[in-house]
Amino acid sequence: MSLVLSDVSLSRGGRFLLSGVNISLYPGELLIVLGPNGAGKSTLLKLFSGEMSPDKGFVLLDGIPLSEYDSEDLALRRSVLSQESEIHFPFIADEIVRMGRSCSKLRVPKPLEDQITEDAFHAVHLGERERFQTYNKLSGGEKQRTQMARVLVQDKEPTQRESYVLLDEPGASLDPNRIHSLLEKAKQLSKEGRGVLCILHDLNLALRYADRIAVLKEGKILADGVPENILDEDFVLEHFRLRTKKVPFPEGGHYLIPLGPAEQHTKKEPPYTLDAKGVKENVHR
Ligand SMILES: Nc1ncnc2c1ncn2[C@@H]1O[C@H](COP(=O)(O)OP(=O)(O)OP(=O)(O)O)[C@@H](O)[C@H]1O
Repeated sequence: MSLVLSDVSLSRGGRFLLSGVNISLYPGELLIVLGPNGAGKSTLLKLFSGEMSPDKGFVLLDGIPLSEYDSEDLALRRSVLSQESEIHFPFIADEIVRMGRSCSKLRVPKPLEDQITEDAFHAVHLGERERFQTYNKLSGGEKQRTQMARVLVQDKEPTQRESYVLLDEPGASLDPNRIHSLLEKAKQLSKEGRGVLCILHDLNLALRYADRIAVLKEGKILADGVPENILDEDFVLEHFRLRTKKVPFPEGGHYLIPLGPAEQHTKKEPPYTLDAKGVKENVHR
């Protein structure tokens, strides 16, 4: 049982956005996807969710191509928090959250529906004021937590088989307290048996919460495995162009203190001069 991208490639405008990607998301794990801007992380998530289809390769849910599921069945199996969450109509936050249950197979009696909605607002620490506010009048962080509540209500189906939660930068507008709270929720969802994929930029949050990380660069999977084994000073310098200092975390593992962009530090005079013909002459001989 898993959600799988098998040898997937996707191009747009003659350019590969993803190339030869093999990656699986398993029930019970929190997989954090990292990578520089434009690496292909959102594209990867859109393939996992079925919003985009690969040009080559397969996206499989329990071994069956995602394209063979109808939208209602798919809604029972995976919920998605996208990067773009602008709404062009004056819905209130409560209505946005209930949209997570618009699939007819999720219909339950009204009192239960109300309880599920209330629990979801409670889980993301939004009160009555935000719940009954026009969505577009909420702050960026409140909107993001409303979207997370929508994901939570969609995932509440008693007879559900393994389900998957796909989160694209859910902490982009959140303060430090809220982002930890959200990742604790994501971790809890995984411990309850869901496969959770979360795109982040913060390497330390990945070190703190991920069961597994995947690092994407230029449309390819660069690394896939245990965070502590992958994210060290050299890897981060080479692939994120960031200087860091590794420090042990009291509860085990390590953190990386960011020191600054690589360019500022490593841009030295080259250890050679050019002779009249443009040939390198090593100055350190
Ligand atoms: N529909 C599209 N048509 C053409 N190019 C696209 C399309 N969607 C994405 N891209 C390009 O594909 C690349 C990967 O985009 P993607 O949004 O997946 O990156 P990302 O890793 O999520 O980036 P970020 O960290 O900045 O959010 C980018 O260069 C982007 O401009």
